[in-house]
Amino acid sequence: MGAMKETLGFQTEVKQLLHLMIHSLYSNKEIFLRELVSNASDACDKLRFEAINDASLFESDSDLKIRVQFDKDQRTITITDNGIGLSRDEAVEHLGTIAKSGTKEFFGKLSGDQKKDAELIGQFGVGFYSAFIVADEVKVRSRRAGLPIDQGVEWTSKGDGEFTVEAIEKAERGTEITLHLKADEDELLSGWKLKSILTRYSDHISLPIQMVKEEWDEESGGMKATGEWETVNKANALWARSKSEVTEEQYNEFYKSISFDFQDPLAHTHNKVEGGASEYTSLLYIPAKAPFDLWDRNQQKGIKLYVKRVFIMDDADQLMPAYLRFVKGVIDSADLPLNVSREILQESRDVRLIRDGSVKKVLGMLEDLATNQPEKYTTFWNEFGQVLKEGVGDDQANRDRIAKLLRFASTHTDTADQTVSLADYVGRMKEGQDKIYYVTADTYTAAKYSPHLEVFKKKGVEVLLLSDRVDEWMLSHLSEFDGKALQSCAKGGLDLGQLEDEQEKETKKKVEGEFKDVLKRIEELLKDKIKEARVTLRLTDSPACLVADEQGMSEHLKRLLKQAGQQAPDTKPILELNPEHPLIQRLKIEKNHFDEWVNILFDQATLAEGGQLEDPAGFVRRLNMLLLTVKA
Ligand SMILES: Nc1ncnc2c1ncn2[C@@H]1O[C@H](COP(=O)(O)OP(=O)(O)OP(=O)(O)O)[C@@H](O)[C@H]1O
Repeated sequence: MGAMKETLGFQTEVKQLLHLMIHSLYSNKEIFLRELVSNASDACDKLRFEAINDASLFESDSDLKIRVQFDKDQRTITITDNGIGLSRDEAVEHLGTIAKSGTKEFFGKLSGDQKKDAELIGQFGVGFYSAFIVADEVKVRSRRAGLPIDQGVEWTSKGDGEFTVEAIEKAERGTEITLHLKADEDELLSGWKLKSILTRYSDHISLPIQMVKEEWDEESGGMKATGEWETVNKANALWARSKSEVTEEQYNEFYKSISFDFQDPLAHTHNKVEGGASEYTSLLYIPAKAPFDLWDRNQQKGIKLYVKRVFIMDDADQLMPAYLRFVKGVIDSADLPLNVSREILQESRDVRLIRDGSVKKVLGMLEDLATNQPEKYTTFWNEFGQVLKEGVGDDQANRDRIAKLLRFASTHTDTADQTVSLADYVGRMKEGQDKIYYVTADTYTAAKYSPHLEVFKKKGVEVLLLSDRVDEWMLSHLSEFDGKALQSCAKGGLDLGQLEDEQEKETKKKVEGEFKDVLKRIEELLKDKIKEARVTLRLTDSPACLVADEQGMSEHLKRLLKQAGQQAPDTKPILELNPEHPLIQRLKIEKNHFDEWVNILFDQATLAEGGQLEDPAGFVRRLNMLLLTVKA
C-alpha cells in the first residue's frame, strides 16, 4: 500500500448517470442530502450488524450517529457518520462503478425525455452520485471499522469522469463526505435550510442526525453557532411509532426513502402484531407505478428486514411471495435471532408466520382500495394486475381472495380496459346460465373478434376477453368462482346448458345427419391435422373454427408454450363447421375442388385463431386457384 495519490476513471455507466442526473434531477436537487444521510444510516446499520459477531468493531465508540455541518466561508457541507466506513478498495469499487443488477436494462430504457428519464433514475436509485447535482467537488474521507488508523482513504472527484484516491490517517472510523458547492447553491449554506430539508426527507431515520445548535445573535443580527450539538430528527424508527403519531406526509416520505420512487405510494398498511405466536411490526406500501424490472420474478427488492430495530437485510424475499414482489416496506421481528441468515430465513417457522400474516395484510389493503377507492384500484390493476394474477397459481390458500381482486376486459364493457370483476360478471349472468365464459387470445382485438364468440353475441351472453400472457396459466389454476365453473369458449362441445333451447337442439340433430358424409370425408382428408370434424351452432358469421377438446390444450396455450421454448402436447384440435354458412353448404355439392375448399377452411380457421399456417404458400396457391374459378 503506497501513500501515493492515484487517479482513476469512472466506469462508463457512472459518467452517463452523472451527466443525466445533473441535468434531469436539478429541480429535485435537495434529495442529495436525503441520499447521503441514508447512506450514512445504512453504514451505521451495517456496522451494528457486523458487530453482533465482533464487538471490537465499535472500537471505543458505540454511540452511532450522523452529523451535518456547513461552512459558509469554504462554501462546503459535510456529512459525517461513525458507521462501517470504506477501505481503499471499497472506495474505488463502490464510488467508481455501479454494481446494481438491472443496470443494463436501466440504460436501455432511457429515452432522452428529461421528465421520463428523471422518473427512471429515481426508480433506479440515485445514491451517492447525487452529490454532484449541487457540488463541483466531492471529497470522501473514510476508514473502515477494524482497520488501523493509517489505512484511511481520501477519495476526491469533480464529477467529470475521474476520481483520485490516496491513503490517509484517520483517527475516527466511518465516513466524512464534504461537498464543495457550485457557485449558485448558496442558499444551502444555512442551518435553517438544511434542517428543513432533513426534517422533510430524513425525519424517519432511526439514528440521531445532529447539527450545531444556532442562536439568534443581536449583535450581528443573524444566527450564530453555539458549539453545542442538537439532534434535529425524532431519531426513532418510524414504523415503531404508533399510527396516530405519524402523519400521511411522513408515511409518504418514508416510502420514498426506501423505494427509489419519487411519487407518493397508492396505499400503506401499518400493523403491530402482538400476543400471538409471533411478534412483529410491519409497514407495507403499494407503489403507484411499476418498476422497470417488474417482470423479472427474481427481482425482489421490496422488503427490508429488521430484528428489534437492527437492520438485517434488504430484499428479504422470504417475507413476501413472488406475486407480491411490488410491495415495499419494512418488517421488524421481535422473535428472530440477530444473526439470522438467508438460509435460516428459508426454514424458519417465525418467517412463515410473518409472511402469511403480511400477505393477508396486503390483500386486505387491496380489497380496501377496490371497495373504497376504485380509481386507485384501477391504477393499481393497470400497473400490477398481471403480477397479482400469478398469485392464483402460486398461493392456493388465498386463491379465493385473489380471484375477487381480478379484473378483466369483457364483451359487456366493450373496451380493452380491464375493469370487470368475476363478481360483476356473476351478477349479470343470464337466467339459466351456469358458467363463466371466457376466450383467450394474443391480443384484446383478436379475443374480441374471435369466431368462438359469435353464438354468445347472438344470445347476449357476456364473455371475458383475456389476452395477457399469464392468463392461460392462471386459468389452469382457477376452475371456478362462486360455485360457477369457468369455461373456455374454445374448448369442448359447446355446452350452453339451459341457454340452448329445444329447437336448437333439434336443428343440430338434423344437420348432423345431413352432413354425415361431408364430415367423414373431411376427417379422412385432414386426419393428420384434426381430431374430429363436426357441425356447430356456435358460429353465426364464420364458416369454421378450431376448438380444443375438453381435456385438450387450447391452440393459444400451445403457442405460448412453444414460444417459451417448452414442449406442447401434440393434441389435435377439432374442426367445427357452421352448417348455415354458404361455403359449408357448398361442400355438400362440391365435386371438383372439395379438397381445396376443405384445406382453405381449415387454414382460415387457424388464422382466425391467431395461429400460423404450416404451409402459407400452399394456402395462397389454393386460394388463387379457387378465385380463378369465379367468373368475371
Ligand atoms: N457513508 C458511507 N459509508 C460507507 N459506505 C458508503 C457510504 N456511502 C456510500 N457507501 C458505499 O457506496 C456504495 C454506493 O452508494 P450509492 O448510494 O451510490 O448506492 P447504494 O447505497 O448501494 O444504493 P442507493 O443509494 O441507490 O440505495 C454503497 O453501497 C456503500 O457500499
